[in-house]
Amino acid sequence: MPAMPAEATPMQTTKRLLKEELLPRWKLFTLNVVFMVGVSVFTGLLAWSTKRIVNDVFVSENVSEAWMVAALVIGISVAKSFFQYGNSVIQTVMNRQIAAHNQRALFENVLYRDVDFFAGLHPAKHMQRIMMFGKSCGSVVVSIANKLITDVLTLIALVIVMVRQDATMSLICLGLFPLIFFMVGRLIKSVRKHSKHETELLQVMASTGVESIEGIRTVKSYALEEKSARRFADVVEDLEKRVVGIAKATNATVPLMELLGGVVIGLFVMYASWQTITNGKTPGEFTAFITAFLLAYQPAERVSKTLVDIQKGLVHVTMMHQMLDTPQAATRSGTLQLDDVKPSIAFEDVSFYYADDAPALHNVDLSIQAGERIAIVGRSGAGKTTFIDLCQRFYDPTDGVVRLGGLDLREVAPDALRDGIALISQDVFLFDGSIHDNILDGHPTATEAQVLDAVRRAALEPVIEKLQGGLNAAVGPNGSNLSGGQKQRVGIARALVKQAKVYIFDEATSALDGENDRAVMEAVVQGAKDSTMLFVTHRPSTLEWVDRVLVLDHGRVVGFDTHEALMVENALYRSLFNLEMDQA
Ligand SMILES: Nc1ncnc2c1ncn2[C@@H]1O[C@H](COP(=O)(O)OP(=O)(O)OP(=O)(O)O)[C@@H](O)[C@H]1O
Repeated sequence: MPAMPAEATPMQTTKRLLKEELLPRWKLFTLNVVFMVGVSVFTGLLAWSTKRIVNDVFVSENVSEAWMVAALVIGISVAKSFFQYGNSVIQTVMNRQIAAHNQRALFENVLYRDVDFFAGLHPAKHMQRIMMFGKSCGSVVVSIANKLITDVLTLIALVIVMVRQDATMSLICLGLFPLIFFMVGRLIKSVRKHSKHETELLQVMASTGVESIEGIRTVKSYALEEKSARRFADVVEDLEKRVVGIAKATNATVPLMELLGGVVIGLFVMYASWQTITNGKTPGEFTAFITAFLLAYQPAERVSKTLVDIQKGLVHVTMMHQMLDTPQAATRSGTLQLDDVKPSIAFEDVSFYYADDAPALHNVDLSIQAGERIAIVGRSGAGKTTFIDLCQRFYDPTDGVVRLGGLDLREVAPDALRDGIALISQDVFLFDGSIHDNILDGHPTATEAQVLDAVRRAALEPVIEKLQGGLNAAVGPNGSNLSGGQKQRVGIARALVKQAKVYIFDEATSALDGENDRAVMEAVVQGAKDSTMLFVTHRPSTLEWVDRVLVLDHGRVVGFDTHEALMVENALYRSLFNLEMDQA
């Protein structure tokens, strides 16, 4: 698997995020700036207007002026609401756009990964990451480019009002800011630590839950409900601790700001009474100051909370960038097409290691002619799946070369390879849709006649006749409306309509009864005469349809001949075969 790039610092992640997400949306951002400036200017004006209310209306006891001042205050409030509304809408639009864009990018990134990327990680974990990382991306950008700027601009406007009313008191208030930033800095560190764990736990929670639901039949038949519930409860409990840890840190900003507010108001009352008595300041000036301070209080509180939230989101964004930067699958290289190639397969001294210890395939050297039907047999763990995975270039060999039609698979264009090879595995996966849609997935431009031919050859006709809706009957999520054998036949039809050069059947008829198995095998083998076919099988009945049998043992080829020859000369083959005969 390609190595993950090193983790970026929060500052590097922020810079990259703004460059990649904000810059391309500069028009939306510019409009956003207009609304942000509007919000802050009118909030400042609202604070300033209280000076006029007190001095021009109450102190002067001027009733006619009251109308003017009231109209002014209403006007300012309406304008402020308008800009606030626009600002909120843009926040949501930007947030969703960025989240959706990154969720799409991440999903695509995951789809194109090599198969080994998926080993050991539950699908629910992948989905959890995709949704969470994309969402965090949107909220971090909005927090920085909208929430933070709006609140800082509003604070500046209100500080201007404060300074204009009383510069000394304003300086005292501002002097308390370094203290807040120091304390917020400490909280940020704690949030970062908890966030990492929270992300991992959310993934574990999703996979633990989905695993039990997916395996509900096993859970019930082995009475594993209690064990499953306990495993889930453990993760939930652990998660709760982390969430509480984050909440403690995030919400610690609230009492911090409350304390600050209380201190300032207390100081201010003493200072204001002294100033009014000794220096003759007007009550209006003090009202404007205290209103500006109280109005500044909310955005200041939000700024500190937003700073902490940004850190939490940045943990996800950093992980997302790492994921996006991990080099794509090595198996995505190659440019050669397969159009005029005859599908012979050659393994030239191929070895393959999953890990450093024992090889899963050991010096495999053989060739299969175009159009040959080959069975691949061997004990469990012999290397059969690895062999067919290498044929499809799910992995590159550790040593040696795999060739299709004489071409090194590493030089063949990935799309040509996918078009040229059809895999029909034991666990057929069907998408939620009709049988017809699922068959068309094999060859989206197939004609109706080609679809019907595939249906006939896969012995699907009797199934379709019984289903309401026929070919258009819904298969349900992953074919849940069909039986195992019916699913396998839809899978076979989907592969047959593809008209591939190479067909790989991996226990593909295991769920079919003897009669249907025979019908399908006959139609499959006798159609597509030019295609090469590989059958991974434990079923002796498959052997009658093939030209040669490849016998693998501990990753080595221990026999590659006709069934008759192997029966005579190969003890392992005989034992496998006889064993199967006994079981059949
Ligand atoms: N993803 C993997 N990571 C590490 N080792 C693996 C992996 N897949 C298979 N192996 C190992 O490689 C060897 C060959 O496995 P492979 O799946 O090819 O055998 P198989 O013949 O298909 O077995 P079965 O008939 O049981 O499906 C085994 O020892 C197996 O444990």
